[in-house]
Parts: sequence; structure tokens; C-alpha cells
Amino acid sequence: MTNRIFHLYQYAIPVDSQLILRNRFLKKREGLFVQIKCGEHEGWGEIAPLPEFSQETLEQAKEQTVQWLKKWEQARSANQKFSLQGLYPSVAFGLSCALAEMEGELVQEGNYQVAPLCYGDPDELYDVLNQIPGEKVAKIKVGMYEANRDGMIADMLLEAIPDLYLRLDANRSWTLSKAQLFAKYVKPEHRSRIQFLEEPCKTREQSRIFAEHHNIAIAWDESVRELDFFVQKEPHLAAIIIKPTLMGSLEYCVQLIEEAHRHGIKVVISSSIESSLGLTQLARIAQQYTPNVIPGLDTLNLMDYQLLRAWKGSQLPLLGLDSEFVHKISF
Ligand SMILES: O=C(O)CCC(=O)c1ccccc1C(=O)O
Ligand SMILES: [Mg+2]
Repeated sequence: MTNRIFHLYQYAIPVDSQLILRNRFLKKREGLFVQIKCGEHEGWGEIAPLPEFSQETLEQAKEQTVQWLKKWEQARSANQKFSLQGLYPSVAFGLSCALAEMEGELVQEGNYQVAPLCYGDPDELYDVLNQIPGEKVAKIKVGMYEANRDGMIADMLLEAIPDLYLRLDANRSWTLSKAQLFAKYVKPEHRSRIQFLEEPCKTREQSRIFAEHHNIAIAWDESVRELDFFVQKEPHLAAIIIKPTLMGSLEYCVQLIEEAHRHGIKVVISSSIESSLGLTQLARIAQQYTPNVIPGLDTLNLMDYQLLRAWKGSQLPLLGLDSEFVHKISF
């Protein structure tokens, strides 16, 4: 019997989440790194519940992780697999990544293409987009200010950059009439270059009506995590967004991805503001399971540092286990 060894670390790094989380302030991003070893094989995972999005707190996740690791250790004598069933999503995801890495089930290569988050200045966007190879896709958070202003900005960018595609995310901010105000400012001939608008309205039904009425493609993000959600083909549905840290184990995410693909629906793997360790794993998951789709992983720059693993092309300082932002948890 080979020896199983595991270690748990906790991190806290400065972050400015305002851009993504709107008025929800998060000064530091906290989470756990789990390292498991079995003989010569090693795997890492990140367990980082996102406040206001995850049901579980970091404390709860930590406790559950410690319990699971102890039981996993006990199961070894019987050479049993120990299930991830019933765990919090962030715990199931982090542990499943560590196991998948250890077992060599996760490809090394990642999809590091990003849809840069932009703030409406086309000159700035030109520069950014010219530096990225391939498809020009940018993402704008909408619904924070006036809906007509959002519409004007989207239309102006699409007008100014003829090969630009946009992803927009309203996070359910609009009533149907606000959403209509947005649409009014986007010229009909520009609408097909909106790859999707995530969750325009407060309810799914309103979002469907909006999409149908204005011929603008939508994507489900928040909806995917609701109990009554199931994958189905819908006329204006372009994609579903999967944030694995909020969803559950890798196996569960893969099942959902495959189901969406069977229905002809695109899947966009997306960040829950993980550290560079978790983000690089998400890039690898995207590469493996959603080839040819740019993932929604442009969140590293909200942080001041990278931890343990480097995001391809990032200039941010890379810190290790010895840094002041990481400490070991003994149990
Ligand atoms: O999906 C992306 O493109 C980036 C990640 C992102 O927007 C996000 C990250 C954490 C929590 C919520 C959201 C969101 O989709 O609004
Ligand atoms: Mg979203």
C-alpha cells in the first residue's frame, strides 16, 4: 500500500473585487490549498468559497475538508475510493481537482485566452484587443449605471471595432423596461455581435421575453445554480456559464458540460475569483472540456499577487508557500 500524505494551507491575498462584484466589497480573497500525495503522484486543489455567492463559509469549508481528508486516509486500508458526494461545492471542487491532478486526469495545457473586461473606452480596448491573438471578444459588466448608457457604450464599441464580439453581464439587474431601454440603443445590425448577455432581467421568464423581443442572445449564469434549473435548448440561449467553485466536483461539472453539449449549448467556464492556482486549473479544465470557447477567467488582475502557479503571460509577482499570505493548517 502506498502512503497517502496531505497538507492544507490557508491563503489571504489583497483583492479589489468591486468591478466584478459591484457594490459587494471584498478586501481580501481567502481560501485553502489542498495538496495530496500518493506515492510519487501529487495533486493540488483550491477551495475558496466566495462570500455572498457560496452558501458555505471558509470556516465550514475548512472543517469539512479536514474531516474528508481524515476519512480518506482511513479508507486507504481498504483501498477504497472515498466519495465527494454531499460536500459543499467549493470543497468538492477543490478536492476533485487535487485528485484529478494526482491521477493525471487534467491536461497540462490551459486555455489562457481571455475576454478582457472593459470599461467603455474604445481606445483602451483597441490596445488590449490588438495584443491578444485571435478572436476579438471583450466583456462588459452592464446594469450598474443607466441602462441607456450601457446600450450606447455597447453600440459605440461594436460600431468602432467591426470585428469585435461582446459578452455582456447584467447579473439580473434590469426590469424588462430597463432592459428594453438598453436594447433601444443597440442598432439591430450590431446585435448579432453580442455573443450573449448574461441574465439581463430579474427573472428567467423576463430574460426570455427580452431575448425574443430584441433578438439578443442570452446566457444563464445565476440560473444554473438554482434548484429548478435544467439544461434545455431555448431559442435565444447561446451559452451557460459554469463557475465550478460554486457548482461542485469536477465530475459534476463535466456531466453538466456534456449535457449542455448534447443539447447544442455552449459552456463557458468561469472564475469565482480564485487565486492563480485555481484559475490555471480552470484554464486547463476549459482547454479539456470546452475547447474553442474562450473561458471567463479574466479576474487575476483584481489581485496584487499570484500564488503557487503562474498564469501564462501575467506580470504579477508570483509568491510561494513561504509568503506572508499563506500559512499551513495543522490538524
Ligand atoms: O464570468 C466572468 O467572465 C468573470 C467572473 C465573473 O464575472 C464573476 C465572478 C465572481 C462572481 C460573479 C461573477 C459574475 O459573473 O457576475
Ligand atoms: Mg455572470
